[in-house]
Amino acid sequence: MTTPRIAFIGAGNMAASLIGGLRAQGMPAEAIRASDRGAEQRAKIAAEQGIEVFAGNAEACQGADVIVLAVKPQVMKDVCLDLAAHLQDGQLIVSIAAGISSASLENWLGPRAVVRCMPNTPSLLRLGASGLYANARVSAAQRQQAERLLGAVGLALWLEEERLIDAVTAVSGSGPAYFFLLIEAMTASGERLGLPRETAARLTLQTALGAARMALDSDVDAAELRRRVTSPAGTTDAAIKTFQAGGFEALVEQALKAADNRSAELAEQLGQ
Ligand SMILES: NC(=O)C1=CN([C@@H]2O[C@H](COP(=O)(O)OP(=O)(O)OC[C@H]3O[C@@H](n4cnc5c(N)ncnc54)[C@H](O)[C@@H]3O)[C@@H](O)[C@H]2O)C=CC1
Ligand SMILES: O=C(O)[C@@H]1CCC=N1
Repeated sequence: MTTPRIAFIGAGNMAASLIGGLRAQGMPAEAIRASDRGAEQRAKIAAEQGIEVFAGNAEACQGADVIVLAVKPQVMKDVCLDLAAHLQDGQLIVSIAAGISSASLENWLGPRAVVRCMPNTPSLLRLGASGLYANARVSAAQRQQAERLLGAVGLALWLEEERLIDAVTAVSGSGPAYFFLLIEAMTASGERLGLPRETAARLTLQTALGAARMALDSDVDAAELRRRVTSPAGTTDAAIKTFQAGGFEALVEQALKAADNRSAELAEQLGQ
């Protein structure tokens, strides 16, 4: 596959992690451009990544094969309406914005090949998890380009239906925050049980890392791994029974439903 030329519109956190991932995979700096309206952000990304960075979005897009829309959802409409007249035939639009449908993007940009993605912040460490949806105008080669882009920062999985982007947002887009909440709560409880805060925090974090690694590498599922930690009438059993008496699973389901609903609601509001 020849190296596609990629332009990032908005050079914030998510764009920086994607660019870092591509560069680490050996994509030459000359193949990547970016634009940002903030002078400080432009200087930062140019210094960190060695790429050319523009103040004008249209300028960055000239001659690009792939245009990654990486601005906040609230400014997406204006950015697209300004960009529409400057796009060239055959350019692939990749949007990483939460809650902006491919139909809205096509309303603002005209009929286009659009890949909509939902990445997450561990992409910064190349441990991201993304769901991708391609509209009917996207070619097989363009699918590969989008997969390479998101695959450079972690796991990238295709979805057959765009509505499932809301579910991906609920599971992995917002997901890091759920694990951080558990880490916060376990650390605070450990401290209340008498551990020094630093000790409670380090034990919690290493346990989270070890559990994720075990679940990833194991040939049995998480439920079986949990059973193997849980001795009959032992300490884990006491804790798990307490979680379940408090409705833990039902609460997780409610929380993910709330995120899924909110994602659909935002798409409704921001897509006008
Ligand atoms: N942070 C997260 O957990 C996730 C974020 N996303 C999506 O990624 C996108 C970017 O998010 P972040 O990188 O976290 O935001 P960010 O605020 O770090 O980056 C956005 C950048 O866009 C620039 N910008 C604003 N208006 C502009 C304009 N008119 N033209 C050019 N540049 C402009 C800003 O100066 C900023 O540097 C959002 O749409 C968000 O929904 C997706 C998944 C997860
Ligand atoms: O909280 C949000 O709306 C965004 C989408 C996924 C992660 N952050």
